[in-house]
Amino acid sequence: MKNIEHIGIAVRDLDASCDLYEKLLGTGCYKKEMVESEGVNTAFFRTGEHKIELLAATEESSPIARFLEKKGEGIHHIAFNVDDILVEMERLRQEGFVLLNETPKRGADNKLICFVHPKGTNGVLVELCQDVK
Ligand SMILES: CC[C@@H](C(=O)O)C(=O)SCCNC(=O)CCNC(=O)[C@H](O)C(C)(C)COP(=O)(O)OP(=O)(O)OC[C@H]1O[C@@H](n2cnc3c(N)ncnc32)[C@H](O)[C@@H]1OP(=O)(O)O
Ligand SMILES: [Co+2]
Repeated sequence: MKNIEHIGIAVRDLDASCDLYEKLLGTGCYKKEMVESEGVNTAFFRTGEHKIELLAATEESSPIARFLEKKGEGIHHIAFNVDDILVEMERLRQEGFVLLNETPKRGADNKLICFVHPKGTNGVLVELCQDVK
């Protein structure tokens, strides 16, 4: 695994949180994208070499809706860049981690992604990200 790609933050109201993070970070959101497969609307900010991903649920069955219901707003996941997601997924499987998808899926901002179950990572949901070429 390489550097942190983004930190995902679960929010209830994407527009209100975009205004808030614009003021907080002193920079505007550079991209908004809906990812239907995850049931989320996202907004991205650059902070130095990293990104902040705000996530709001688009439907009740979205993982973000469930998270907001149980834990409220806050840090939802940490995403790491990887060179080869298939190699990294196999390495993690061999190490005994539980992957939440068998094959990489399409994420936001031109990435292939895979999630690692938080029960095996000290309660932190981890996302792997590979650039789509
Ligand atoms: C925009 C696309 C993409 C990108 O390109 O960046 C994204 O970031 S999408 C982000 C949203 N998608 C996902 O989160 C997909 C992966 N998540 C899941 O598969 C599920 O959310 C889950 C982690 C398996 C949990 O689902 P489920 O078991 O159905 O939910 P529960 O509410 O019952 O929770 C069980 C258990 O897990 C704890 N939990 C849930 N979410 C998190 C979390 N984000 N971080 C830490 N812990 C989490 C939850 O609290 C429950 O714990 P216990 O109550 O102790 O059992
Ligand atoms: Co993410």
